[in-house]
Amino acid sequence: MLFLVRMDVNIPRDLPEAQANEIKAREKAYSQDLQRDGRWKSIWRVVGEYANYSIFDVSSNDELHQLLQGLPLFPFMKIHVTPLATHPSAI
Ligand SMILES: O=C(O)C[C@H]1C=CC(=O)O1
Repeated sequence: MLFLVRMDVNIPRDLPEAQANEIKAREKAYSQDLQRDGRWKSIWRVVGEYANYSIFDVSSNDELHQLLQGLPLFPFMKIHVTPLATHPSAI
């Protein structure tokens, strides 16, 4: 099952920089592990925003929810999920 996911990140200004950097490093490793195993198919930066559009390929809504909830930046994200179906004109 394919999902388009938009993640908007908003790290509080008063979070110490070292703590923010540690969370971002864990986020990067978590994201790259999922990219390597094929479930996080692609990630794109939204120009000019601390946000991304990503494509996930997972077997259920529950699996996607588990993956998203495990993001180290999850507490600082607004996430919007769009389930994707095959377009009849796709070749
Ligand atoms: O930078 C972001 O868009 C947030 C997050 C998603 C993957 C990752 O490494 O960081």
